[in-house]
Amino acid sequence: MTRPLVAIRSVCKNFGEFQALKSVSLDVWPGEVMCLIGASGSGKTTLLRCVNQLTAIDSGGIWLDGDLLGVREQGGRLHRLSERQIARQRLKTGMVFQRFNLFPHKTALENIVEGPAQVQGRPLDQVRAEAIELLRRVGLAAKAESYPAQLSGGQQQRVAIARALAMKPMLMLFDEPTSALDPELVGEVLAVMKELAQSGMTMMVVTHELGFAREVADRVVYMDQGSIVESGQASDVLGAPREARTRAFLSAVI
Ligand SMILES: Nc1ncnc2c1ncn2[C@@H]1O[C@H](COP(=O)(O)OP(=O)(O)OP(=O)(O)O)[C@@H](O)[C@H]1O
Repeated sequence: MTRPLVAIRSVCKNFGEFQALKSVSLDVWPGEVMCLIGASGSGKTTLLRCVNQLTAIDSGGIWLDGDLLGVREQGGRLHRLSERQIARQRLKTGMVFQRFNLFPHKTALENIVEGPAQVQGRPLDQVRAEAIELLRRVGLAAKAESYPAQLSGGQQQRVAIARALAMKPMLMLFDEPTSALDPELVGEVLAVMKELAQSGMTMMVVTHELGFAREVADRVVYMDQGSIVESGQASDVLGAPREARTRAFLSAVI
């Protein structure tokens, strides 16, 4: 039997007195596309950041591809990976943020080549060829030599997706990748994400784009106040939610 690619068990995260995650448990299966929805402040971003260890959990456990990322041991001592181990684990995930954060002084191609060449130390001619193919895949073959300032927000976000894919991650994390875009540019980014989903990539997507969730997600997870309230097929959670809190959220946003 296959095992989950990501196993999240009873994860808690506090910021001071504030409980951002309250014993969250979740499995993400290989090839699964999971959309996380919920009001602002419900903990969606924090959960993604815990999965790629930008944020350290306070208790519970997260396993990525069977490897433990962090867990509260019996005696109450938190097992932590070394910085080196964290860096190695983080290479298994690609993350795309709301803001594209491209290197402004590098071309689209150079932005994509940077990670595989500098961090992974792979041969330049090989990573350049892969980067050109990735630019083609995100519809930007003609923009290889353009600088971020010469690209629209949607194009920059597509470069950011290609840049994350260049590291050959086994899991892609998207944190509201279209929310900083002008409305007319949202569709082109969602189309790239949809193609990626159909290619079999495992994805966790924090999004307010319920149409995307309905069409692409294998599972929709609704979070509220640091907890998972409801999780299931998109048609169930979005179409016929069981929980009153989910219904209230959906009726407010649709
Ligand atoms: N570094 C931090 N320090 C203090 N509080 C934080 C920190 N990061 C997040 N929080 C708080 O934790 C709560 C959950 O934040 P989180 O960003 O995970 O929510 P979210 O569901 O992703 O919301 P949004 O849709 O607005 O991004 C929020 O109330 C936020 O203010």
